[in-house]
Amino acid sequence: MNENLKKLAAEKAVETLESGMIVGLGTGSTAYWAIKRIAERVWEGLDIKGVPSSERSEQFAAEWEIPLIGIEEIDRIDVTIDGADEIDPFLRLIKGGGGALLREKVLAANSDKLLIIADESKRVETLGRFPLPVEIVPFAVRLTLNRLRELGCTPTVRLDGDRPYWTDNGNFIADCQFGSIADPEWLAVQLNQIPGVVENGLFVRMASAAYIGRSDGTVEIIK
Ligand SMILES: O=C(CO)[C@H](O)[C@H](O)COP(=O)(O)O
Repeated sequence: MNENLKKLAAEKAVETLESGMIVGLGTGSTAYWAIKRIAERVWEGLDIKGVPSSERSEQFAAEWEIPLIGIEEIDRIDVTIDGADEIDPFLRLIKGGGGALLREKVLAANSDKLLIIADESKRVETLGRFPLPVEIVPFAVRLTLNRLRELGCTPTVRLDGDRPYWTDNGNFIADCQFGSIADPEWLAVQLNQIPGVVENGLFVRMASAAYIGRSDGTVEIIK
């Protein structure tokens, strides 16, 4: 059911792509549908170059023969299409459930447009029910978690089986349960001031639009 809604949203966002664009490829089960649709449009003649936000997305894109360009070869991305874990009414986001938040944020910050794709379950009034992913260096994890706790959350190091989950950048993820985040802008700044934190999953003032797949079969576009 939700897969259909994700697919609907993803395909609607992919309609906006035009030949000549450099396109950021997001990560996750919704971004998967976008990458698949981009591949179909490439087969139909769309001339774009993709920049993947994770090794996983790079594998899909390469397998489906989307032309890729290296991050060091570009100065700007035209559009990035990516999923989200939570979307509030001001288009502020929690991202990183798939562990790719650092590369996703680099892409988002260097994109003229960030189009978010999601099913309607991702919409919230207030961010924070989803544990906020924070990428941290593997050195001094205990001390970094202590600093995170001082900001009012319960942090847990994400596991992959019985070992810590490693990001594509060789770091760990602390999933930080805040409950409710009253001021995402303020929190994003505080988190990144902690030595040991590489980046946090709050995306504020980044999304240009959210494409929301709804159970009535429509896609709502929030700008
Ligand atoms: O931020 C992400 C990966 O780091 C994803 O976009 C986010 O977790 C949403 O994933 P999905 O579309 O599978 O629900």
